[in-house]
Amino acid sequence: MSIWKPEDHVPQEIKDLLAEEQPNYVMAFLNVVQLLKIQKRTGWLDFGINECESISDHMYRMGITSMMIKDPKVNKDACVRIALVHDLAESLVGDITPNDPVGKDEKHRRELDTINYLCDTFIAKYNEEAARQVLDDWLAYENVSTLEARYVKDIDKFEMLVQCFEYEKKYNAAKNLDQFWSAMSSIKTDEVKSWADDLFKRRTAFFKEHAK
Ligand SMILES: Nc1nc2c(ncn2[C@H]2C[C@H](O)[C@@H](COP(=O)(O)O)O2)c(=O)[nH]1
Ligand SMILES: [Mn+2]
Repeated sequence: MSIWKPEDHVPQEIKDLLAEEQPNYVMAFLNVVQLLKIQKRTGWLDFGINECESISDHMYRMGITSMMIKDPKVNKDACVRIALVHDLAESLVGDITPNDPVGKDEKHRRELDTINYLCDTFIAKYNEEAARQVLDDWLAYENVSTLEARYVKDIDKFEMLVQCFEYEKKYNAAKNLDQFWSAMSSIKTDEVKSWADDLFKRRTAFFKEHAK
């Protein structure tokens, strides 16, 4: 079986743009980013929530959430940047859930190859500094190597749980999305934990109400 490669998953239309005499790398890269706008989040599709958010919807709200952080030790602008690039590789890799047979190591390999490919083939061709910044921010998230990355990791889970509760309310408690709530234990920072604890209390009250 051939090894998964990012270049094999670039739409032909975008490949054609790159093959032009004077490619418009900004436009070609935005055509790649569009794939995040049109790909829905797999976790919700797995539960029959077909009119669900896209990958970029998720990253956008994480960026907004990052702006809310109160902790004065945190560089919020860096958090916003990390939020906006952390799932960028999913444009070509797709949105792989923790239950997917692909597995953690292969998912990481595909995403690392893809972020390097996107930075080298698109971003750096127009702005090398921007490519360096995107890669640095993506690697910080992947390795949780900074306080800002720690916060964005937490916000990734918190934003998903806010969305989960929104769907549970939308479907009037008819969808059992319990398995997503195991993500509560992955939230480590006190500030995001306080947001998540309140959210969970509200969710618990909602289901108690609906059990009557
Ligand atoms: N079925 C489940 N899917 C889950 C769970 N936790 C996360 N997910 C989904 C959410 C996304 O679609 C995808 C990965 O999200 P990232 O933001 O981490 O790329 O996996 C779960 O418990 N069950
Ligand atoms: Mn994410």
